[in-house]
Amino acid sequence: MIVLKLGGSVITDKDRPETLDGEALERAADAVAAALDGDIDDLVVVHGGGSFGHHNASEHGVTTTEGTRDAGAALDIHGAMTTLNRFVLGRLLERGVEAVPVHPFSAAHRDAESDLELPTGQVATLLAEGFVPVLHGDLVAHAGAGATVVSGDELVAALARDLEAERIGLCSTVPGVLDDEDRVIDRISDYDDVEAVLGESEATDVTGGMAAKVQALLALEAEASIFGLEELDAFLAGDESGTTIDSSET
Ligand SMILES: Nc1ncnc2c1ncn2[C@@H]1O[C@H](COP(=O)(O)OP(=O)(O)OP(=O)(O)O)[C@@H](O)[C@H]1O
Ligand SMILES: C=C(C)CCOP(=O)(O)O
Repeated sequence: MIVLKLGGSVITDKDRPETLDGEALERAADAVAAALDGDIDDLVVVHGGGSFGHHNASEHGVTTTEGTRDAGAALDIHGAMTTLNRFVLGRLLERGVEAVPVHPFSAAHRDAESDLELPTGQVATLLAEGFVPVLHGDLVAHAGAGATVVSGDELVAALARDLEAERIGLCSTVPGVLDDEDRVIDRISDYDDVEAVLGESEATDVTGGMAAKVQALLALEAEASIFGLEELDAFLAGDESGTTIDSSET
């Protein structure tokens, strides 16, 4: 089973509110459809927000830790994400992919310790029945805080852990994690080794950019890869792509 995140920064124009990067989304959908026509059977897709969730969340002052109890704000943020989800589903369906939505706001929550609880029974059943579940960064109920943002990266980690994913890929707008001379770092096994070069996203982003991504992936037992759109086909074909995050080496 593969868990693939399509970064919001890839499939949208992150600098212009609620604007798709249509070409990039089509290219990603082509790669997913081709992989499913080939050797891959079980694929869970997660997508991020890019210009569809981060702007709304930022306007309402909502992050992964700062919540809201305003239903209007919640619907604004969740609505932006479901709008993007419809676009992603549409592009996949056009290519014959049996893609269906799973909206985390209706399924997941954070407990009083802020730990994410994501039920995965419906995802596992959808996979077994031949569907491609498509989740997305969203809002989730958060005990003691109202509703907070859950990033696609957190969802990837939770899904990979629960469903024992064999491969985990994060397709982002960069070709991998870059060092201080903008070269792709091949392998990361210790956060301290790379902390100095990890930053926030350059665009409006309420979920922590590359630093949060690397942290979420290092917490997993399985290896994960961060790579650019050019390498999506190669990743889906089983090649090592971009930066490999592997905590088992420590
Ligand atoms: N060392 C680094 N290497 C690569 N990118 C970095 C680094 N430090 C910070 N970044 C930033 O992280 C961004 C990628 O994180 P971002 O959260 O925007 O990606 P995404 O997951 O594709 O998008 P989204 O969060 O909208 O789903 C890059 O575009 C870059 O601006
Ligand atoms: C901003 C919202 C609602 C979701 C963010 O998900 P991400 O782009 O994966 O960090």
